[in-house]
This record gives sequence, C-alpha cells and structure tokens, in this order.
Amino acid sequence: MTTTTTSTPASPPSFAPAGSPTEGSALATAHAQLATAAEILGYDEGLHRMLATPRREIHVAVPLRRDSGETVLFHGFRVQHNVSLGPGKGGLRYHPSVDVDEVRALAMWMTWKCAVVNLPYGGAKGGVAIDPRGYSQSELERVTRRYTSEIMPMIGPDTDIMAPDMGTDAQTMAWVMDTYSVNRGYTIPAVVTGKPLAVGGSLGRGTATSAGIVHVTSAALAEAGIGLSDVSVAIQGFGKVGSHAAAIFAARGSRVVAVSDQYGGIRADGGLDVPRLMEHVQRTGSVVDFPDADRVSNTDLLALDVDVLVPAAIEGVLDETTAGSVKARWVVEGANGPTTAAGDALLAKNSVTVVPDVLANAGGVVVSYFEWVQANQTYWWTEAEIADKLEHRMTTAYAEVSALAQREGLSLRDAALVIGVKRVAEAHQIRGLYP
Ligand SMILES: NC(=O)C1=CN([C@@H]2O[C@H](COP(=O)(O)OP(=O)(O)OC[C@H]3O[C@@H](n4cnc5c(N)ncnc54)[C@H](OP(=O)(O)O)[C@@H]3O)[C@@H](O)[C@H]2O)C=CC1
Ligand SMILES: O=C(O)CCC(=O)C(=O)O
Repeated sequence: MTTTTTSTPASPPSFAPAGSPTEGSALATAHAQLATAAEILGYDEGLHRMLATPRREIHVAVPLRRDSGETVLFHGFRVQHNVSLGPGKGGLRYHPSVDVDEVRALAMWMTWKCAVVNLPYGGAKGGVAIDPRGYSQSELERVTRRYTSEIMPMIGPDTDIMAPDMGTDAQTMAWVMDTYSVNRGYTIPAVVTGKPLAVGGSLGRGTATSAGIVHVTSAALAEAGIGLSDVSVAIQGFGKVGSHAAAIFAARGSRVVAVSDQYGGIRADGGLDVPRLMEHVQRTGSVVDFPDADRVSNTDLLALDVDVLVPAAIEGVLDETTAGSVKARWVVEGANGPTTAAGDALLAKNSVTVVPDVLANAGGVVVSYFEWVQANQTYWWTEAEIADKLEHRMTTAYAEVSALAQREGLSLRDAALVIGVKRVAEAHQIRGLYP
C-alpha cells in the first residue's frame, strides 16, 4: 500500500459556530473535517466561518391526512450549504432521525463532494423526519407533494436540484418534478435527477453510486498491487447503494461475504449469491432469513475479517466504540459520514485506508450531473457513454486525491477535503464574495 494514512485530529473548529452541534453527531464530524482542511490550507477564521455556515435554509411543516383520515405533521428541511460553483445539488432523505443539523452536515458534504469530482454545483440536502416504511404509497406521494410545494421558493433547475437519498427513490423524484412543473405551468425535468427513465431520467443513475464505489475501490486496491477478484467485502446497508455495490463487486469477482439492513445482517464466508439475495429481498423486504447464510449483527459486521468494508447505511457507525475493531484493510465509505472524527483517528492508528465519502460515493451525483446536462440539452446518451464518463470522472478524482495524499503525507480524507474546500474557497475569492 503506497498511501500514507495520518490521524485526522478530532479537534473542534477554531471558532464556535452558532449552536455548536452535539459531540459525535454528523454535523460535529463535518465541522471537525472542515477544521482540519482549513488548518492545512492555512485559512483564517473569517474564511473558515464562511465555509462552515449554510447559505440558506428552509424549515417546513408537512401535514398529512392519512388514509385512515387522521392528520399527522412532519418536519422537513432544505439546506443550501454553498452555491459558489453553481446551483445547490443533493438528495432528499426520508428517515425518522432527520433533523436540521443532520441535513446541514449532509449539505456541507455535498459541497465538497461536487467540488472533488469537478461538478459545476454547490451543495444542498433535504430531509423529512418520517419513516417511509410506515406509510402507504399514496401517503408518501401526498407528503412529497406538500414538502415540494413548501420548499418551492428554494428549488429549481438553475438554483437547487434534488435527487434520491435514503428512504426516497425515482418515484419520489417523479412526484417532486410533477409538483414543481404543475406549479410552473410546463414540464421541467431538470429540477430533479434520479427520475424514472420515462420522465427524463438517465440510464445508469440507479447504479451510479455503487459503480463509483467499485471504481474507487479498484483504484485503491491497484495501489497495493491487487485486484477486485482478490478481495472479500462486507457491506452494511442493502438499499439502493449497498445492494448494487454488492452486485457489482460480485460481478467483478470479489467475494461478498456479509451484508445487512436495519433488521440485521447475514454472512457466508464462501461468498453470498448476490442475485439470489436480491430476489429474496424483493420478496421479503429484508436480507435476514436468506438461506445458506448465518446471522451477524450490524455491529459485528463492521469487525469481520474482510479486506474491504463498505458502510452504506447511516452516519456515525464507525466511532470510538467500533472503529478500533475494524479488521478490513480498506474502508470505502458508501454512506455519507459513516466515520466520526474519533473513529477516523482509530482507523488511522491501525493503518486502515479510508476512501472518504466525498470521493467514494460521488458516482451518484456525477451521473445526476449527466442527467441534468441531458435534460437541459434534451439529448440522451447511451448507457455505455455514461458508464465510460463515470469511470473516467471517478478514477481521475481518485488519482488526484491519492497523489496529493502521497505528496503531502495526508490521509485520503484530508486530501479530498483539501481539494474540495480549496476549489470552493477559490470560487468565492475569484467571484469577489470574500475579500
Ligand atoms: N442513493 C444515492 O445515490 C446516494 C446515497 N448515499 C448515501 O448512501 C447511504 C445509503 O443510501 P441509499 O442506499 O440511497 O438508502 P436506502 O434507503 O436505499 O437504503 C438504506 C439502507 O440502509 C439500511 N439501514 C437503515 N438504517 C440502518 C441501521 N440503523 N443499521 C443498518 N442499516 C440500516 C436500510 O435498511 P432497510 O432496507 O431495512 O430499511 C437500507 O438497507 C446513505 O448514507 C446515503 O446518504 C451517498 C451518495 C449517493
Ligand atoms: O445525485 C445527487 O444529486 C446527490 C446524491 C446524494 O444525495 C449524495 O451524493 O449524497
């Protein structure tokens, strides 16, 4: 392995941002990461504070008349962290634990992510504190339409473009697109990405995040002189990102030995039959009870003796209590923010190479960008063109990040953040928004 991993200091920002986030939370992690990058870049407090602060936020109440007639109320948010490089871009999350600080962290990561892969976007994120599993499709449609109407002043094809994230999917994006378009009076496909193909979606978007994860894993392994077919992989989360990552790893010859969802995990040391597992999940709604596999808890999955660990579910799972037990040599962050600052320090101490979220899971937003470009041009590319362009973006970004890490003795996370943060700060300075 040629990449040098150094410890990421878990120090707080050098100033006290308004309403300092809870220790160990996603926002605390995002702030600690930015503080490290700002320190490496030698930024002063004013620039650091500006980069840490969201540009614009909206908090909305989303009432829902349930199918039963009962009325319930949800809280929703849209945060534009930064729009210096272009319109805000980022997903919409439906999860019961969504709050404004989580959305702020996710929006900040979108800013650095888009900059790392050189997209003409800023960073944004949205969320509604709802457990989508507890609601019917028509209830979810009403929630989505109401949330979209409430945040209408903030979104648009040139201002802020949504996409799916946890708990939402292509159908959710079709409802957002339709609600926005009906209010404007004509069809505006470029207001969202990750849409169904039938309404202007792009080939390849459904699997793009996962394909990108496999591209950067391949690039990281190549630096150690090994290939995808030489490694075993454990994946936490078997949703849009985790399930397709499992399928692509398996198709490329990796042994996928464990996967999980919110109900628990399964392991088979000889390798799981991923296509059969996907059918099982389609049928039963969970990976658990898949035949020919043993049960493993979500925590124990993180500590399995595998080569590559892909957290692809929620934030903060690799923290001071779990990261020290990781035996994988590579952690490739499919999820946003799966590693806290304390977890990062432990992984670095144990020489685990972490391919950070803002690089590893950027394939999704890369193909979202391709979808937006296609929608704006009303000209559609082939699947092969999209796959080639995605691979090129991901491997180029990985090479840039890895080269900086090696040159400056940084972790891949710090190198990626330095590249992303610097591109955003330069845009501010050139535009004259910051003296
Ligand atoms: N979709 C995308 O294009 C992108 C997503 N990401 C990030 O990837 C991660 C996953 O997103 P995505 O796949 O879209 O989301 P999905 O909602 O499609 O899937 C989430 C998966 O995580 C599981 N999960 C939820 N809570 C837990 C928990 N407490 N412990 C273990 N597993 C859990 C879910 O289980 P169950 O199925 O049982 O609900 C499901 O398998 C998120 O961090 C997201 O921000 C990053 C870049 C792009
Ligand atoms: O495709 C996009 O626009 C954003 C996807 C997303 O939310 C993410 O990368 O975290």
